[in-house]
Amino acid sequence: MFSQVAPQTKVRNMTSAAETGMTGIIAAVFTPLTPEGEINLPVIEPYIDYLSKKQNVKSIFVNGTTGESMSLSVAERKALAEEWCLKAKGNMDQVVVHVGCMSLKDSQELAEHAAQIGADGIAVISPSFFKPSTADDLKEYLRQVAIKAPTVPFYYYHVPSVTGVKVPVRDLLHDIEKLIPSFKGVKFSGSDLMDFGQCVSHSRPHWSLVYGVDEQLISGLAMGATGAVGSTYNYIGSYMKEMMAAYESCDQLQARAIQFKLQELICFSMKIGFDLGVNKQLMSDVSGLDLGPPRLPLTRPTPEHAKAILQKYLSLFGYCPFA
Ligand SMILES: CC(=O)N[C@@H]([C@@H](O)[C@H](O)[C@H](O)CO)[C@@H](O)CC(=O)C(=O)O
Repeated sequence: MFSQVAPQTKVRNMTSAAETGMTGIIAAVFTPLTPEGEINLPVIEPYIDYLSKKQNVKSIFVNGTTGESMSLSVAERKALAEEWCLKAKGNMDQVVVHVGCMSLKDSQELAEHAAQIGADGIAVISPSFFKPSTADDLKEYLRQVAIKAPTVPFYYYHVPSVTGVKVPVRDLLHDIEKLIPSFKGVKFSGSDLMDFGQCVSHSRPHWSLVYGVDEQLISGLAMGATGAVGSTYNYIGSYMKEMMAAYESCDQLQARAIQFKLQELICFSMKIGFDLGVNKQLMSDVSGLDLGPPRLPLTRPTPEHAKAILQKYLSLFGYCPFA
């Protein structure tokens, strides 16, 4: 079935695979909002400064799930993408802009716009109100978005827990470069490690296969991830960089120790309630940046709830100058 795509025989190396693509630790950034719920562009410059200087994170994924893209208008997404790209210049290695929408037309408009503003890549999620039922339908949708930005590296963004789209990603990869010449990989935010492994196994050396379930990144690395994109790298990016370095140097014990700490934070948070509002508040509390509330229908956690999670974070990851 995959006659044109030779399975990878060599172990993929996180630092050399797809050198100009998505590698290493990439923060899926939150969207700063004012207390009134409007996008808050002036926070973006200090946000980039924080990621780069305090978290040692040099790549960002903009307007994704963490960035509340589906709750934003096309005009807001354009303004945000522009500001992130502008302020990241010289400070970040890669800015990948998510342009997926429920409507093909909106996705195309955002893809065109991302190309105009110099994004390093675009990613597209599957529409999820009306869902594609076959890999071919999804591929055709992706193709029609990608052709609007033909020179920009294109990534499929798989997040089945949110979209409910269960098309195996491996099926999507078959002959994909014939349809989408700009195709450069997958942002895989699912927990089906067999599907992820099969994507890696049938990928090309110049593709990026980034894993997006932060609490089990180590398993994604074992399958051959070239990097990781996630929300928690906003506030534990430097630790997860250490984790990846430990993994690369075959120090499994150290890599696992760091992974387990993140699992503990997520487990604790899930028990008392963990959603985008809680996650965003934790980032505000850890970084000292005022990211504001999430957009309705999501809401802020209560102060007690936020404090309990911050305290758990501090007990696991230590000193935080703003707590
Ligand atoms: C479903 C979801 O939001 N997954 C997050 C994870 O980073 C997730 O927040 C983390 O693993 C904690 O569960 C990312 O994969 C999403 C992401 O990269 C994005 O914001 O686009």
